[in-house]
Amino acid sequence: MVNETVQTLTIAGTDSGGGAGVMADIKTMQMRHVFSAAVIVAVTAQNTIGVQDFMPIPKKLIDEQFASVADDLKIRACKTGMLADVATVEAVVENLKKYDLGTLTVDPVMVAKGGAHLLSEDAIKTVREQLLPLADILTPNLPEAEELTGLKIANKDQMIDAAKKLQDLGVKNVLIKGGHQTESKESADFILLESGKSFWVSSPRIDTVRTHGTGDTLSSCITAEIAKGADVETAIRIGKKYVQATIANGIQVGHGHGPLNHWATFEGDGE
Ligand SMILES: Nc1ncnc2c1ncn2[C@@H]1O[C@H](COP(=O)(O)OP(=O)(O)OP(=O)(O)O)[C@@H](O)[C@H]1O
Ligand SMILES: Cc1ncc(COP(=O)(O)O)c(N)n1
Repeated sequence: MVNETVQTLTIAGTDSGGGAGVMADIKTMQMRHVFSAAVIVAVTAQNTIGVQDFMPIPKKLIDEQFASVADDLKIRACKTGMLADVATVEAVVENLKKYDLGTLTVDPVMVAKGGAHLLSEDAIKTVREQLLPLADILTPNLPEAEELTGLKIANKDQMIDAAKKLQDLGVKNVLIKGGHQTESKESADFILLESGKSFWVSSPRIDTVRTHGTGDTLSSCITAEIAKGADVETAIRIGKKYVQATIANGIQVGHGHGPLNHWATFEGDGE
C-alpha cells in the first residue's frame, strides 16, 4: 500500500498563453511535488502581451467542479486566483464554506501585468467582506492591498499598516508583496503572522520583463508547502526562494511579459 499523495487545489482562471493563472499554479505544484486539482472559474484569451478577452464560468459548472473534486479527492490546501466578478466570488465563497478543502491561500488577483482588469470593480467589496474572513493566508500585491484597505502604500511603514488593517478584516496571515516597488533595488515582501510575529523576506530586484505569473507562482508554492506540512513562515520563505529562482533563470517565450522558468531550482531546496 503506497502512502496517499499530497493533494492541493487551485481555484482560478486559465491563461491560454501558459504563463499565469491555473497554468502557473499547476506547474508550480508539480515542481513542488504535490498533486494539483483545478476548479476553473474563468477562461482567458491571453498571451505575454496582454489579455484579449475572458469569460467567467457559470455558477452551475463551478458548483459541479467543486463537488467532483470534493467527492473524490482529499485536498490538504487550496488557493484562489482570478475570480472575475461578484457572482463568481460568491459561488467560490459558498463552495469553500460547504467543503473541507484544507488551508486556504487567497491571492486577490485584480489587474494583470498588462493592465487588464481580471476582477470587476464591484467584486472588490465582495472579496473584502466575504472571502477575506475565510483566508488563512492572503497574498496581495501593493495595488491590491491598497484597494482592499483603502490605504495609500508608498513605503515600508505603510506596508506594515496595511497588513495590520487586513488582519482586522479577518485574515489570519498576511503577505504583502513588494514586486511593484520598481524604484527599489530590493523586492521586499512583508509578512504579518496570526501569532503577531512579523518579518520581511527580501531578494535583489531582477531587471526583467519576464515576470508574468509571479504572484500565482508564489501563492501556489506556499499552498504546496503547507499541504506537505510546513508552517506558514517556512512555506513563505520557500515560496520566496522559488519565485526568485524562476525569475532569475529566465526562459524566452513570447514578445511581452514573458513567463517564469518553473523548472528552476534553488540552493538548499529539499525537493
Ligand atoms: N523583478 C523582480 N525581481 C525579484 N523579485 C520579484 C520581481 N518582481 C516580483 N518579484 C517577487 O515576486 C513575488 C510576486 O510579487 P508581485 O508583486 O510581482 O506579485 P503580483 O503582482 O501579484 O504578480 P502577478 O500579478 O504577476 O502574478 C514577490 O515575492 C515579489 O517580491
Ligand atoms: C488567469 C490569470 N490569473 C492571474 C493573472 C495575474 O498574473 P499577471 O499579473 O502576471 O498577469 C493573469 N494574468 N491571468
